[in-house]
Amino acid sequence: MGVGLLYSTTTGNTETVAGYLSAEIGVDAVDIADAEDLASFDGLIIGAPTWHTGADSERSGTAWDDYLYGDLTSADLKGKKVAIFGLGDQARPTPLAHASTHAQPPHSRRRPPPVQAGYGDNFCDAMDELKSCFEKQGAEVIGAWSADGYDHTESKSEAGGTFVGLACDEDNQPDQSEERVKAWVAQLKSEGMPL
Ligand SMILES: Cc1cc2nc3c(=O)[nH]c(=O)nc-3n(C[C@H](O)[C@H](O)[C@H](O)COP(=O)(O)O)c2cc1C
Repeated sequence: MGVGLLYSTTTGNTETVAGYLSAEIGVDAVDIADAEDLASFDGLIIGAPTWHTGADSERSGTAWDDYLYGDLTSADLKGKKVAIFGLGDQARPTPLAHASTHAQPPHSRRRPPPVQAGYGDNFCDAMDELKSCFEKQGAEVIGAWSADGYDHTESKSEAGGTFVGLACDEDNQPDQSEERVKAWVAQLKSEGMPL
């Protein structure tokens, strides 16, 4: 069956990167909600965004959440090579700009300034959840990717300066995704993904 390219998305960014991968490897990208038996593929490339900030499980906030704890648990993926890509937003939380323009009460009564959303403490956390769920089914996860060139603070998907897969950030580094995909695909070939 060749390699399966599977993803999920809420606002389209993971689909964009799946599109870069599809063009590079000549395989159609399929939404995990429409996917058939994963065990029939010779290898898998799977991608997810992170939406449930700080969550231990169901971090993606997409159809992956049901799939990981449903259909996947009965799939035999022993020895199958699986590579993971993730979409996230590495921006650090920043105090809202207007907070400092208001008159401040005496220091002892000041509240911390309101903080604008930023996900740099949980950058691409869903990749790590995909890894552990697929490994439970016997898969061999390949495609670890250096965290050089990113500006996040923390990620459950990173250890010792290396992500478990390809991290992409269409919010802050959209012009880097295509080049990252090309380099990652070359790496996957060298690590034995049957492409
Ligand atoms: C409410 C909300 C929560 C988010 N939580 C995280 C997060 O915890 N970690 C992260 O890296 N990105 C987080 N993001 C950013 C998205 O993951 C990012 O925009 C991603 O590209 C979305 O992919 P999609 O368009 O495929 O759904 C969050 C975005 C929103 C709006």
